[in-house]
Amino acid sequence: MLEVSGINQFYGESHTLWDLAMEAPQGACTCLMGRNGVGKTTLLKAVMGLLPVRSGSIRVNGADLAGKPAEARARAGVGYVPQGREIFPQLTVEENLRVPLGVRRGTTIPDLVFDLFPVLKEMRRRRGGDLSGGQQQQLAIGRALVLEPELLLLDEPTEGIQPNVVREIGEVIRYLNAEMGLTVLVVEQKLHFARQVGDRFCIMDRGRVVTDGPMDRLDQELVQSYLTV
Ligand SMILES: Nc1ncnc2c1ncn2[C@@H]1O[C@H](COP(=O)(O)OP(=O)(O)OP(=O)(O)O)[C@@H](O)[C@H]1O
Repeated sequence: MLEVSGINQFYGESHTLWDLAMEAPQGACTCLMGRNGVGKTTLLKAVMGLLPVRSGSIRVNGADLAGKPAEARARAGVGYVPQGREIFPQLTVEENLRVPLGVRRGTTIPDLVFDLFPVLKEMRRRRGGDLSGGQQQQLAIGRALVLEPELLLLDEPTEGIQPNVVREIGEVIRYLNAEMGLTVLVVEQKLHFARQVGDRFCIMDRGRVVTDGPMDRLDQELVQSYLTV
């Protein structure tokens, strides 16, 4: 589904992703893990087309999207939930959800969004900025689902969220993956959550993917080498 190879990315002179290769196989939920600053967010933004890469290919369903704008990637079936949610605080919940429709000249928000997050229906006329952190995260996920993506990228969806909402978000990710067939790539620092939602892991260190595999092979040695501080 997603195949990234030979990605090199720079912030100015600072070389951040180094010949990076990884994949998120069709139908799997892959957890992208690694310590702070290893380049996880940079990789997700590069896949979504929000940051330019100097070289390499980013294939989704076989089509190379490197060099294509973010809108083209959204149309190709890639949805993105950014770190920190990035909802528009002055817009209502419904207006936030309508933002992606412009990309495809669509007119309706799919029922799935309100079925998964009934709170968004109740609060559709409230301003995004008035929602709690957990509700904003649900809105950010809902917004990413409006264009009915095949590949969903989520950047630390549980960061700063209270435990009961974390559980709900975990259930939604499992549902989207297992029942709806979405391929998922989720950046996650919490080991327990990663084990709950992921069937594969992919670990980054200093701008490269160093190891990956089925979640049950994420053992203590790997955790100590690459994840604990
Ligand atoms: N806009 C930027 N300009 C310059 N350097 C940046 C920029 N954004 C990130 N970096 C640097 O690039 C490296 C990778 O950052 P990135 O945010 O991708 O890491 P991360 O693994 O997602 O970290 P975290 O877990 O803390 O979110 C870090 O050294 C960071 O300081």
